[in-house]
Amino acid sequence: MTQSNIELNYEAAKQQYAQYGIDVDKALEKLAQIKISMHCWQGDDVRGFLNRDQELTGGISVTGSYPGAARTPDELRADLEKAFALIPGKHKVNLHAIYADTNEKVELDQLEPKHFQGWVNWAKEQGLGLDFNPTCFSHENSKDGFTLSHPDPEIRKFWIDHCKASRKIGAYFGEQLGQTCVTNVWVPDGFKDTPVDRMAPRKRLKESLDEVFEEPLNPAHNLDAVESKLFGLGSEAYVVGSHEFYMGYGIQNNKLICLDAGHFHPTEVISNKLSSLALFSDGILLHVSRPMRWDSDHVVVLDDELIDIGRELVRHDLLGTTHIGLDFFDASINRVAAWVIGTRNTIKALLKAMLEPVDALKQAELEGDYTTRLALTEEFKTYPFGAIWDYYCAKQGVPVREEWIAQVKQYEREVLTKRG
Ligand SMILES: C[C@H](O)[C@H](O)[C@@H](O)C(=O)CO
Ligand SMILES: [Mn+2]
Repeated sequence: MTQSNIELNYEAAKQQYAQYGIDVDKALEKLAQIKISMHCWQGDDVRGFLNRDQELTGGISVTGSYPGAARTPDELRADLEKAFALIPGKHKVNLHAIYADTNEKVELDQLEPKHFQGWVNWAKEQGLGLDFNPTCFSHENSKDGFTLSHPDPEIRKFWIDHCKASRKIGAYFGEQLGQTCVTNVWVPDGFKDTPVDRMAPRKRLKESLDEVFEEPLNPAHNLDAVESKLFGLGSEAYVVGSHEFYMGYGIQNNKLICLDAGHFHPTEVISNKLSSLALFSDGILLHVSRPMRWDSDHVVVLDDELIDIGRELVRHDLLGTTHIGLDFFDASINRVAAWVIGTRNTIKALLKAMLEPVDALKQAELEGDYTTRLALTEEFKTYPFGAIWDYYCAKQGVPVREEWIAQVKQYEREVLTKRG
């Protein structure tokens, strides 16, 4: 597409949206302010750099053997840079503790900000923010499926100390980068088969979290989040940190509640939870993912649920208080492409939502004119959203439409396939 075609299409499309009072230029300005937290673990199938001999545990799984997974912090950063060059806007990177950039042999409970200095320096150079996660899996101390709710106080203490250390690392990121870091605690704890005592592990998890969060940290530097789950591989019958558990814990203790799109019953959607949660909390963390029959963590596509997540965030003005993170891992396709597809789609969903005639739709609903509500919603599905998206990409200096694929293929030939 030539620049002049992109501009001509844009101007024509803009007129159509203007008929409904939609200011497209303003929408694009707003879109450019939104940061998506791109998860580092798509780049190497959740292996990390500490304990690389450990298998992936915690009831999550990555399938596929596409060549080119990053093996070092430098390789992962190069891959992230490639992906960011193909995604409009300035964003964040979400790190897990196992991605420490250090030659030291350091245990998880002994991690310090210095072990992530390489990431901080790079994020500064690139103008990116960082988010963080303690890694409570793929470790000897989690091999029987329990961490913060473990019956053994010694093992519990190890994980409590790891989570405390993680919050300090998060606060360091926030202070160094001048952008709040969200440190998200997810633990895999649960039983494969029906437990007798559902209460005791939850009580232990609650007490452990109280210890983890004991030290107040500057909220401008670090915000804590907690992530629930319905089931995992090996925890099919019972997960200690269920949705109800963390709804209670988060609201009572002023923690962000993380909604992962793959962590609920298969027909349950997180888009329908945002308006409720927003009424009772100061903020929300999202793990945008795509469950396929289970918590399969497929790359997010522009499907109905992603569009609905965008709509809920835009319609209820939740963009200022919602932290949008991604969480998928697919090793069956080019990993850089996976980031680009999922992140571009998430931004597209937000833009699409900003270009809807929300006032007219709300008015129709208020008047009980559900015919107009449905008709207008459907007609807007074929409004020229693509022309606005193309213009946005061009304006942000990233490839328009599928032009990015050739760049990823070239990177694959020149860099990824050369990795052993
Ligand atoms: C690697 C992540 O922390 C992990 O995916 C977690 O967020 C999750 O969703 C587990 O199912
Ligand atoms: Mn998640």
